[in-house]
Amino acid sequence: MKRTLITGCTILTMCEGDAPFVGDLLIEGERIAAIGPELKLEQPADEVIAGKDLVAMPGLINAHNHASMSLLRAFSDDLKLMDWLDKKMLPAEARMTPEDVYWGTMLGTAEMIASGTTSFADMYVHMDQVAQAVVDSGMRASLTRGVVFLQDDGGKRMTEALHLIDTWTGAGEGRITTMLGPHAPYTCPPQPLSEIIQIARSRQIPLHIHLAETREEVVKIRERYNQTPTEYLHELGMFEDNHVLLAHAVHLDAADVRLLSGMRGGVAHNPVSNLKLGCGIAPVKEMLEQNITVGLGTDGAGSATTLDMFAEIKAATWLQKLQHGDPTLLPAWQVLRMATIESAKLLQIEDEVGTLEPGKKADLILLNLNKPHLQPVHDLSALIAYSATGADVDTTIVNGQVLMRGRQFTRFSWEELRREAAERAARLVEGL
Ligand SMILES: N[C@@H](CCSC[C@H]1O[C@@H](n2cnc3c(=O)[nH]cnc32)[C@H](O)[C@@H]1O)C(=O)O
Ligand SMILES: [Zn+2]
Repeated sequence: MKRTLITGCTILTMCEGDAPFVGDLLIEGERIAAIGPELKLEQPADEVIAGKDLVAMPGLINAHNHASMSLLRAFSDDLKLMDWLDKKMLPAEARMTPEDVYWGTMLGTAEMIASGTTSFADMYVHMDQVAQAVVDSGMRASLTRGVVFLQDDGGKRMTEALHLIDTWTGAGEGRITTMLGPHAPYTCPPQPLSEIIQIARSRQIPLHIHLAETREEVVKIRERYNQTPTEYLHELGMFEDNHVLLAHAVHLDAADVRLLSGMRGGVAHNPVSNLKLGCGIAPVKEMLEQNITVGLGTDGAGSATTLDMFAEIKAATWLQKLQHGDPTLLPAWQVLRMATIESAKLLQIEDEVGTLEPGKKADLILLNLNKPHLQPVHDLSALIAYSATGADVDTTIVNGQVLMRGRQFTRFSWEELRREAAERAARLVEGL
């Protein structure tokens, strides 16, 4: 079993009540074996990483993504969500081959690894290729085939959704988990949606769905069912005992928030995407007051443009401070928890990752503080939340494997990936 020792780094465990301290961290195989001020090893480690100037913290967890949409980054911006989706994304996606999705996902994982994300939740199509890219990239992910019911009964999509779950759960040394993904209230009518909820319940499969992202969605669901999007899902029984990952949850009124109180799972807040699409500000303060778990995600690069979770961290805290005129809201420590252990709860991997603790899987990042914007160090959490960016990540480790070291990828050739992504992306958007 390979043993890696990181010496003399500042360790931010993100465990409740832990202050940062200078110490060593030992990885044995997939797991963190020990953390302490000065570890005494009986056998020398196979690899030693000198931790001077580095901060070890849990890898960030992106709780809502469409990684392959990285091929559509900065292709369609400054549009309303429904126009963006119907006129730009869906036509481009209709051209995507399975191989395009593989390379798009690889591009997304490369960006995530380079900006300190170690796990992500993804909803997309051609999921065999997404899963293969996750295996190849070395990341951890919770995958779901997005199921929409457009002019058909969605049967083929459901078959693919269940195929993903049956084929890939536990693959990649256990790095892959799966969910069922009815896409959104406005793309899933009551009959098939309640069937999906039943399947999820009887097979104990978690659900991943977009909820109340835009005002237009609220109007649409009101016209169709005379309900809010949250009421619509609630009445179909989605929150009775399924674990549910809700993406966005922007347009929730006080009654909607109360309906979600006590739910299993929680909300992936995507503030950068919501800001950029002018969707609104999710009621994060209110959801937290109702003890709803709130994690952070980016959404796809097709809308958010960036998968850098450090941008989400800033946007999440700034928005709540602004919305309520209260700078004490979502302090640095709390928003860093949202990007790590709270997101882990949404992916149901909180027992394995999300904090640095002996026995947990070694999913961690090393931030380089030897930079003007990261000196001096007073409050480390505040420094990271308010000044660090993804480019400050020096090293990314997932499941004990080093995926990036000194900002160099270890698992794939960036030149090849860049070439594939550029050629495929150009073909997808031609004439659109
Ligand atoms: N379009 C697929 C099924 C859905 S997969 C996930 C879908 O979510 C879409 N998507 C990405 N970001 C968002 C968002 O912010 N809101 C709603 N949908 C989104 C994305 O374009 C993709 O089509 C099919 O025909 O089978
Ligand atoms: Zn989305």
